[in-house]
Amino acid sequence: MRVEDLDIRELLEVDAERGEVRFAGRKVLILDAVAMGLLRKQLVDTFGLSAARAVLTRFGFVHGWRMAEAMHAELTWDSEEAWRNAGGVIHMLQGHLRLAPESDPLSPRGATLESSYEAEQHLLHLGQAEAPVCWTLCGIGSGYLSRTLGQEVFVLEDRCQGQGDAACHVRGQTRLEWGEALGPHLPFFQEGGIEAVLPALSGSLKRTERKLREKQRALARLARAPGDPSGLIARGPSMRRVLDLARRMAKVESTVFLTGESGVGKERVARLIHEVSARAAGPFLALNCGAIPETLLESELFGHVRGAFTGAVQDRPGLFEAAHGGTLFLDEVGELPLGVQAKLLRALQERQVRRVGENRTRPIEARILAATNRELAEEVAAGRFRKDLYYRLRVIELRVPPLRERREDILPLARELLAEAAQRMRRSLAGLTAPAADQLVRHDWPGNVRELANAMERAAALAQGRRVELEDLPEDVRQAQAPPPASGEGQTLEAIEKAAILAALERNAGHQARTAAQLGIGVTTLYRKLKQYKRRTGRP
Ligand SMILES: Nc1ncnc2c1ncn2[C@@H]1O[C@H](COP(=O)(O)OP(=O)(O)OP(=O)(O)O)[C@@H](O)[C@H]1O
Repeated sequence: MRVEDLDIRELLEVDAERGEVRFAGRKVLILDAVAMGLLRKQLVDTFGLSAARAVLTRFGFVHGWRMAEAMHAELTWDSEEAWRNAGGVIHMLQGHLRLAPESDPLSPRGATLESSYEAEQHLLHLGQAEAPVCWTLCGIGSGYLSRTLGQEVFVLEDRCQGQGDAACHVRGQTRLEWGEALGPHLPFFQEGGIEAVLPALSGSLKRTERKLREKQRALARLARAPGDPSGLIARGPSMRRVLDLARRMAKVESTVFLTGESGVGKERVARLIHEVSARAAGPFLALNCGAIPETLLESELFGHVRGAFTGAVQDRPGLFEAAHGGTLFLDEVGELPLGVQAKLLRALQERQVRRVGENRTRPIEARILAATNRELAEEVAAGRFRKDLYYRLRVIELRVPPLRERREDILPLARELLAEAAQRMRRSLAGLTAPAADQLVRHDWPGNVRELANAMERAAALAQGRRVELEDLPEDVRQAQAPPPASGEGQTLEAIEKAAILAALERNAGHQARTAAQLGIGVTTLYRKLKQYKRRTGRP
């Protein structure tokens, strides 16, 4: 048999009685081209372009391979070459494509496809693509040629009607012949390619998208306001020190414990540590320990095996495992119930976890960062937090100061947050009026940067002119009184220190540990100083 002798009427059998159609002796289906195009669209919409490409390439490969076998079993060929060349013709006969004369994918000139059902359907359902889309056809060609040549052949497309080219063009070569150019395409062909491609691609896509968003924000910030390259605003020395320490901590692998009031930016600092660390390419996973019901917490952190509890229908890794190669950020760690605290301590000490319902342990390859906005020392004293875990966590502690302790950051942050809010609302605002700016600095911001962000969002919505006025600020911000002067003319240094300590003590409702931490001095120093004042005046 020669290729020219192929006749579709001899290859195609329709057995109306049995409701069967056969092509070269194999049972086949005749499917509507538009319905196939819709299937493709569903795949793309549900799983994304990469996963759809992997599915369709493998599907095509199997089809091409089986067709080559059928052609070999059914017909006697003059030569191996004739059997091989028949591939293009039968796929033309099946309606997949129209090959230009003299086209041979294995030749250096490759094969030109004057029409491709696949490119046509892609254009119809998904519009013009940015890269070649004849995924099934490449799979078919690769399957057919691999079977006939007895070695792996990869057909790749470099021009495609689906991306606006006049014709599609493909070439088939072995792995060795393609060399490095095959690398990006290989996962779409490989066995298990879908499973391999899906998690890897969607994971890295998510990471890239997040990084891109953050970079865009950081760039916008840099263009507008003097800040840190991380996009975190740190005008004053205390926050600059925090960022400097965070960068240094990024270089080591130890657990870092971030403390500070709610909304001060602990999670942002944790992200910074991850992003400047050697783990930056890995995932950053965050869990708010206070937001997950106790029953689910253990499985969320450590994973579970099928049947471990009702609803555990399949094995599932926990966040410790999922953060492999990256960072796991445990926010509100003070909210963890005691039972989970014990397991967390074991995980941190032994660097391994045990999934719920499983006996064997698995190593942890994630860096752990934890945060709390509670006074954990008090929780320990009250027996609600394990002392050993507390000590284990606070080996490296980083305290993010509240906004009222770094008033220099208030205005740069406010301007930035206002600009972001205005951009979201598509409003053009030039900034703050002087009275509004003064009032922002007066307020104590108990909700910290988050509260400031909300106030700026509200102001961006309310502002009638180009600048935010005093009346655009929330009531409690407008009511704020000027803070007591930190220094007074003619006062001694000791008097200024005393005033600052007593003011801080009052702000913290007499809580000495918190006051000492805020002032950056030890609790013993604070006791000593308070005792001195008492001795001298008879009252604190
Ligand atoms: N220095 C900063 N520069 C710019 N934005 C900041 C800064 N600090 C915090 N933010 C913003 O303030 C908000 C609160 O920050 P974040 O969630 O990191 O605080 P947190 O201390 O982790 O809060 P919580 O304890 O409630 O979890 C976020 O929107 C964050 O982007």
